[in-house]
Amino acid sequence: MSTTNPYPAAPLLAAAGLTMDYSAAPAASVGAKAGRNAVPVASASPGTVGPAAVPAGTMPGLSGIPAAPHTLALDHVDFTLGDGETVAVMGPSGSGKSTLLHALAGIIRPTAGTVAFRGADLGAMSDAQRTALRRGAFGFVFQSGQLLPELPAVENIALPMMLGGVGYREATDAAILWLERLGLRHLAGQRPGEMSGGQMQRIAIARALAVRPAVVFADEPTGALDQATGRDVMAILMEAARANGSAVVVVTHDPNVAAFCSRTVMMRDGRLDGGPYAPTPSSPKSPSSPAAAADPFTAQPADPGRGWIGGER
Ligand SMILES: Nc1ncnc2c1ncn2[C@@H]1O[C@H](COP(=O)(O)OP(=O)(O)OP(=O)(O)O)[C@@H](O)[C@H]1O
Repeated sequence: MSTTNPYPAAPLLAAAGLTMDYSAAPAASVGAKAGRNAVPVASASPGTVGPAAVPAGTMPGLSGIPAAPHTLALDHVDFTLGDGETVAVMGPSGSGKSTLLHALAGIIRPTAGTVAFRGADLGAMSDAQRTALRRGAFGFVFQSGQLLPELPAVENIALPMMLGGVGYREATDAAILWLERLGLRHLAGQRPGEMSGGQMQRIAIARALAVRPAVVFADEPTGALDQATGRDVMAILMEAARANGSAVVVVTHDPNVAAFCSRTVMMRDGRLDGGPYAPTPSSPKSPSSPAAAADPFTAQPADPGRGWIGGER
């Protein structure tokens, strides 16, 4: 899908009054939550009105039995993301971080409020349009589990390109290039079950970035890794995103991960405390990578065999 901006004045991504009340949401809007690690290839149906929408505090036909707690995961959240901007979303467990990420990415449909990508309202899009947007303009990195176990790394990376209409040969050639850029060529034929957690996350990053998305959504991308591996994986993610010109939204509990981003917002009880919108594109902090200013795709690596940010450790 073309990501040319039809509204040059519009921010890359803008959410207004985002509200997610799980107790009132149609089932189709909620299903994706399972999905901290899910690959979002299917979409919630826009326009679906929940036939079973139950007002909080009631349970039809079962008087005396207490209803489920009112779960207002997002409470009128406003959020704006500029081109190439990198933002960390932090906050206590259950504060709504993943829900925010899923709503911004069009994985779930909020119960109120809007999300617009380059000025185009996700809520007004058809299922097919939202799916195309997620495949072409968005990339996803989760904590784990997003790679298909039966496919070797090269085909895992190629798959989103193929879903976007690229032929097998072209997609796998591009995937090999990504593996080389990331110093992971030797993993091309490995299946996820034969890789370490850090290797899998590097492949997941290549997979997310290979479609050259406008936004990369990452939910606890280092949550299953030790600190040193997590730092390396974050450096790869941010460098590759910067080289692509992709913006990044990363949900994390780890201040070391947030330090890679140019801005941090805090979620608390479904509310966002992010301060005023202050885009600082192309200026990601990258503590473990002082050479962030060099273009890794054109710069000659010191050791060509090790790839552009030092290869795998
Ligand atoms: N599908 C769902 N159905 C009902 N409630 C949900 C669903 N998904 C999330 N919630 C609730 O919404 C609130 C916010 O959840 P969310 O996963 O967004 O928080 P979080 O900040 O990402 O938490 P954590 O850091 O623990 O992953 C929680 O109270 C959670 O129980």
